[in-house]
Amino acid sequence: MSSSSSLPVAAVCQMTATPDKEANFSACMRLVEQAKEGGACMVFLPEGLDYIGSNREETLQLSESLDGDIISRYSHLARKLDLWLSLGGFHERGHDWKTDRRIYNSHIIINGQGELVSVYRKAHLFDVELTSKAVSLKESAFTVPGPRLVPPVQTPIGKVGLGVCYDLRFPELSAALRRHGAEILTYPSAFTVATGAAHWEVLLRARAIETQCFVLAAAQVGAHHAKRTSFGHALAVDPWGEVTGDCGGSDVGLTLVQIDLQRLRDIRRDMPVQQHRRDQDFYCSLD
Ligand SMILES: O=C(O)CNC(=O)[C@H](CS)NC(=O)CCC(=O)C(=O)O
Repeated sequence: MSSSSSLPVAAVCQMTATPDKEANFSACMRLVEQAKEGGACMVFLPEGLDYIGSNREETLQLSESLDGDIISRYSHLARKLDLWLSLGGFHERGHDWKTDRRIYNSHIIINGQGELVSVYRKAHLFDVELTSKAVSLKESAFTVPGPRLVPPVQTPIGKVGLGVCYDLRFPELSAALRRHGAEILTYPSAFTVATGAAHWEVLLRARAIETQCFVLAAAQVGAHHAKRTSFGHALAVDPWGEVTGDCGGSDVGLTLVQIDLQRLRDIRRDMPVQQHRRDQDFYCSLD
């Protein structure tokens, strides 16, 4: 008999947030309860789990601070179910949001006691205009870019490195998190349908292969409001680059994945990419 039954299980979720915060919270609560029933000890919810606003003003008005109602509800939920939560993209009000008219896109980790243990604010903002694909978003119009990376967090499934959505496209970030000890990389997302179809799986698998980390990417799926639809395919990838869970392109739901850190160590031992990496100066000096 294998020892797989004792491995920790993570739940990677997929949902369709709307501007209705209550409905979104209920949907997430159901997913978290379902994850608990499936044996998960950590649950990953996507970017925009609190809501996806239909315009800038609504997005600003619906935002909350970290000590507001929504985070407090998630903290109670985590404690009640003794589960860790990754809240992958919370619209966070800072002190001067009213004058600045910008908020943070924050990835929050809550532990099984309901304590907020880490906050990473999305560093790369999605200001992209793909006219031919009808994609036009300017995240910087209502979002302040985060100032720094945060150290990977020790959790029951391993050391979790934090990113958000578009950050996925910047391998410098995943390399830095790996250098700081990450075993699991997370990219909670709300990818557009066009860019998702073209790039999502390739990017997630590439980050997993390069860093030899598990990659867990919760996702938004379907229509949020009249102007916005997301690609879905919440994905789990192992450190060899294999897709081990996929929530598909249409339904709300979750995928349960076992996190086998011994497999990760074996992969890193057999192909020691990290030891072969040159120091950072090397990649800066061309002559
Ligand atoms: O705005 C909110 O409320 C939630 N945030 C988002 O949906 C963000 C910023 S607009 N979306 C992305 O980063 C998509 C990235 C993407 O699709 C790609 O890299 O191809």
